[in-house]
Amino acid sequence: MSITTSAVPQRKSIQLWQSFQHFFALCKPRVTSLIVFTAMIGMFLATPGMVPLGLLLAASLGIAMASGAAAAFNCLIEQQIDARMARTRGRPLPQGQVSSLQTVIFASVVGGLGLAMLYFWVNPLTMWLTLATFVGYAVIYTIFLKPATPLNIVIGGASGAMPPILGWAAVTNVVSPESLILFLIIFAWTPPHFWALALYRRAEYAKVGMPMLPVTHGEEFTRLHILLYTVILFAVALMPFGHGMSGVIYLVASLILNVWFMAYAIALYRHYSDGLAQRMFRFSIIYLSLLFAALLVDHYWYFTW
Ligand code: HEM
Ligand SMILES: CC(C)=CCC/C(C)=C/CC/C(C)=C/COP(=O)(O)OP(=O)(O)O
Repeated sequence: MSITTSAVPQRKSIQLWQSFQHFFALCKPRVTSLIVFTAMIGMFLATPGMVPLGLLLAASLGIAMASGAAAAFNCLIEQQIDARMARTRGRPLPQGQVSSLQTVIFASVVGGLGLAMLYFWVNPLTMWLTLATFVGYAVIYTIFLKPATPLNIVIGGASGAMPPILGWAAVTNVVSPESLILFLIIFAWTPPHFWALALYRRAEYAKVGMPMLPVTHGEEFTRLHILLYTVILFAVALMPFGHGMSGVIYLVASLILNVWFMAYAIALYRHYSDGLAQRMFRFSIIYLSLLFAALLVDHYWYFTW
C-alpha cells in the first residue's frame, strides 16, 4: 500500500520535470545563453562602475525570456521542416512532446512577461528594441527571409546582433555608437558562424528546400564568402580598440582570436572537408564568447587599477 501511494507523486514529479525540460528546450537554451551573455557585456561596458544588481537581473532575465520565446515561436513555425532534418528532428514539437497550442501559450506568456519586465523594471526603450528584435527573428527572419533568399541570415543576423544594444540601452536609456560597434561585430560574425554549419549540413537544407548559400550558390562560393566576411569581421573586431572603448588586453585577445578564426577560413577555402567546417562552426562560438569576455576583462582591468 505504501509503495503505491508514494509511487504516484514520484511519477508526477518526474512528468513535471520532463515537461519543464521540453519547454526549456523550445527556448534553444545554449543560443539564448550566449545572446544574454553578449547583452550583459553591453550592460557592463555602458558604465564605468558596477551595473546595479536589480537592473542587471531584470534586464538579463527580460532579454532571456524574450529571446527564449522568439526561439519557441521559431520552433513552432518550422516544426514540419525540423521533422525532416536529422539535426532538428529531436526537438520537442516534431517529437510530439509538446503541442502547437501549448507552444503558443508558453511563448506568449514567457515573451509577454519578459517584455513587461523590461518595460516596468528597466525602461521602455529597451522593451521596444527587444520587441523589434523579437519580431525581426520570429517573424521577418523565420517566416519571410529564411525560405526566400540565401541572404536570409545576413539580413536576419541583425536580430541576433541586437543584444549588446539592448544591454547598453538598459543601463543608459540610449543607443550609443559604442553599442553599434558591438552590434557590428556580431553582425559580421553571423555569416561565417552559420555558413560553416550550412556547408556540412547542405544536403539536409537542400532536401527540405531551404535556400541556404551552399545550396543555391554552391560550396566554393560559400567558402569564398566565409573568407570575405571573416576579413570584414577582423577589421570590425578591432573597432573597440580604435574607438578607444577598450585597451591593450582586448587588442591582444582580439588579434589572437581573429588570426585563429582567419586561419580556419583560409584552410576551409583552400581544402574543404565536412570535418573542418564542423570545427570552424564550433570555434565560431568559442570565438564570440572569448571576444566578448575579453571586452569585459579589459573594461574592469582599467577600472580596477
Ligand atoms: C541569423 C543568425 C543566426 C543563425 C542563422 C544561426 C544558426 C545556428 C544554427 C543552425 C545552429 C545549430 C543549432 C543546432 O544544431 O541545434 C546554431 C548554433 C549556435 N548558435 Fe547560432 N545562429 C545565428 C545567430 C547566433 C547568435 C547571434 C548567437 C549568439 C550570440 C548564436 C549562438 C549559437 C550557439 C551558442 C550555438 C550552439 C548551440 C548548441 O550547441 O546547441 N547564434 N546557430
Ligand atoms: C528578443 C531577442 C533578444 C531575440 C533574439 C533573436 C534570436 C533568438 C536570435 C538567434 C538566432 C538563431 C537562434 C538562429 C538560429 O537559426 P535558425 O532559427 O535558422 O536555426 P534552426 O535551423 O536551428 O532552427
